[in-house]
Amino acid sequence: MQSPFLRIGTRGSALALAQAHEVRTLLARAHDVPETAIDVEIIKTSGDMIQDRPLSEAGGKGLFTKEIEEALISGRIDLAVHSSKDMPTVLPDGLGLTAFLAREDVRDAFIGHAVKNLVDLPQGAVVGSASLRRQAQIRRERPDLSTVLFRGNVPTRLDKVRRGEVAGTLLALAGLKRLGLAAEATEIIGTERFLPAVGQGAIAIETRLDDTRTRQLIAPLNDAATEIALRAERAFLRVLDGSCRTPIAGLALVRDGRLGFDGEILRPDGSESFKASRTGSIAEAETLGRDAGEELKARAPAGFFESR
Ligand SMILES: NCc1[nH]cc(CCC(=O)O)c1CC(=O)O
Repeated sequence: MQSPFLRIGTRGSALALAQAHEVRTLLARAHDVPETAIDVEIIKTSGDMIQDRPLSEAGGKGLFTKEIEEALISGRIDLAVHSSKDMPTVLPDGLGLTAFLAREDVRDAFIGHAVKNLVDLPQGAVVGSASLRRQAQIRRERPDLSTVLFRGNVPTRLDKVRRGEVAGTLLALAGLKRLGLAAEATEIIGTERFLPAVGQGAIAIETRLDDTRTRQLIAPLNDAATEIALRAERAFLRVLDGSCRTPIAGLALVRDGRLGFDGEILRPDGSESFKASRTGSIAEAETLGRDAGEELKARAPAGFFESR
């Protein structure tokens, strides 16, 4: 056996580590090697260091992946484990998302300080969120609420709610589950109310495209339905990506061999939103997502993608 058998690169947050360790466990099991034969290397990214402003202003999604992708390209690691949600739609030359683990729950959860449900918050209450999408969806439902920028990792955000620094926050249920913190959720919000971010709940494995050995070792971890859904969602996002200040949501579901996709764009203050839906065969996944994106681009009023 090659030593180490594989080298995984990951960010160092509790959530990122939980995901990397899950991948390590699955790989060890699939290939009957001890977990200790698979290295987990923590790589600090620019996104981890910028805490004082929204990432959309600091340069967007790539901030969580740049240094990890450099380690992949240089050959220091064999695979990178990411939250699909944090992945840019265009990857550096020579890299690709080789596998997606079976998706966790895609829904958002509300974590309230004094009330359990978003609708029960008092008039004018302050909700913390770092996500433009969630801020817009919150304000669509409750225009009276205000939202504040909320960065930091999941446990830090939960602490802020516990101390009452904000009346509540929204987090991905998937992340809470992976951290063993699902019991912190006081309300689970249906996707018809809060359509999730593209990729939410799905762990992606990135490799060098020419690294046949690693790609073959990773292959058994891939979940076909998740991969197809992600293909549609990422094609949708790619069409709209130029506008990184626009709140965007998208979710594809595979059922009985067919794919259903919903995509949504919102004004940051939630005052206006547009939704597009498609259903079709799984072979058309990318086309369905791209089509929905083109439809929204065409339907959005002039200036929509520049509104703040
Ligand atoms: N942007 C941070 C991030 N990236 C992935 C998740 C959650 C896990 C997932 O969606 O897979 C989170 C935290 C959150 O949104 O609550």
